Amino acid sequence: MAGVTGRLVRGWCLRAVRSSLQVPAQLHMSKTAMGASQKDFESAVNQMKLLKKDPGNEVKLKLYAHYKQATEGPCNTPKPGVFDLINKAKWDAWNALGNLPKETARQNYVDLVSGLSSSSDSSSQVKPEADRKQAGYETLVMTSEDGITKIMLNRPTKMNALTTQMYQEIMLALEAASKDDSTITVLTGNGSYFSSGNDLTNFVISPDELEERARRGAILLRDFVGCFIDFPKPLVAVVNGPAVGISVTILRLFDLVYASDRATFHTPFSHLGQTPEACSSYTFPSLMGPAKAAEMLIFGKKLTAAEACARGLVTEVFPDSTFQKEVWTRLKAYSKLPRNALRISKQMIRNHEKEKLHAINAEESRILQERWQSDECMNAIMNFLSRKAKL
Ligand SMILES: CCCC/C=C/CC(=O)SCCNC(=O)CCNC(=O)[C@H](O)C(C)(C)COP(=O)(O)OP(=O)(O)OC[C@H]1O[C@@H](n2cnc3c(N)ncnc32)[C@H](O)[C@@H]1OP(=O)(O)O
Repeated sequence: MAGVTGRLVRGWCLRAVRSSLQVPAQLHMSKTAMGASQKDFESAVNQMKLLKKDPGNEVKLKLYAHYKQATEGPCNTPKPGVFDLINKAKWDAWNALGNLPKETARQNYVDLVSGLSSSSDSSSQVKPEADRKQAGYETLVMTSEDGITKIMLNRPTKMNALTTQMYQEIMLALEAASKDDSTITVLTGNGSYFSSGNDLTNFVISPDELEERARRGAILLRDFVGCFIDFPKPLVAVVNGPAVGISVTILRLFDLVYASDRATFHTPFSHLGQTPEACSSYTFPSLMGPAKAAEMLIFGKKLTAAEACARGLVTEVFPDSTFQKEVWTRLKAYSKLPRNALRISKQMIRNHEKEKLHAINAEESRILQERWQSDECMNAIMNFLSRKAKL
């Protein structure tokens, strides 16, 4: 079962890349003065079709981008819509190559494929356990087993603070999980924290970049939260330790939230000159009442796991010493339930609110775009970075 799940997860993007890597019939067989010849390039394209092991999303995006650049030149097609995640990631990768010359792109493509072929030649010794891990994520560990796809935030030395790359990888991981044959998807953290929220070094930029970075940050935030609003299968948060900021507000978009009794829940938005996100300006008051929501979202009160459970944000709290064992036993049992029934029931519960949540998400992102450019926010970030402030 685990093997089938793994193959399907890997098949998702590999198919997409392969179909975009068909060799056009009109390719000429000319040799360039420097770098890879057209023939080398074509044979690399053919080699890709025979590749047995999924090289991972990041490499596939690089291959796609260099193939397009080598055959069509700089990206000049319209940018896909924000919810067309796969095509948008592909477009972004191609567009990022700017005016890279076709010859260089061709050479890079050949080099990439040759690196992959040599590593796949030696892959026959890979242990089955490692085989369950999905390649291609730098900031996450993604595994699929026993009907459960697990996405684990993997920056333990930075308390799993969320970088731009991490938001993007989580979106790709959710997209893959939504299409694989697992029953349940889980998000958890590696190390002592679930997540310390947005990585505050995302804000380390020069003043002339601020407006553009705030604009891009708002789009990223809207897309990221949108993936959770639309996620079609039961989604479970396994909150292994403290959670801060967006890693708290996003929890209301999960179907189950299991927390260790070591976890705390903290949204210090005002301290950072910021405002609520992930639809929490609507979901928290409706969940716990406006007064309790204000305590968290306006005044930054930190809750224990038991308090978060009493307010309905957490489904159940477990002693830290038995947390992993109890939670995974429970989830493995749930993952054996009929998959389609779970999925349809989830959608019945969530569909009523979807449109409203997307509108709130867009508005919260717009307001944050302004906040990120404020002196209040900049001063708070500088204080954190110069360690004058700790939460
Ligand atoms: C585009 C979408 C935007 C969405 C917006 C979301 C809003 C939010 O999420 S607001 C919340 C932002 N998070 C914070 O304000 C937390 C800041 N971190 C802390 O206050 C503390 O680090 C901590 C209380 C989480 C942990 O303190 P502790 O003493 O145990 O450990 P540290 O030594 O501070 O941390 C270890 C290491 O990790 C770095 N780090 C931790 N959290 C963050 C973070 N959020 N951003 C950047 N870096 C973080 C910390 O700097 C340390 O790094 P060094 O070892 O290199 O010093």
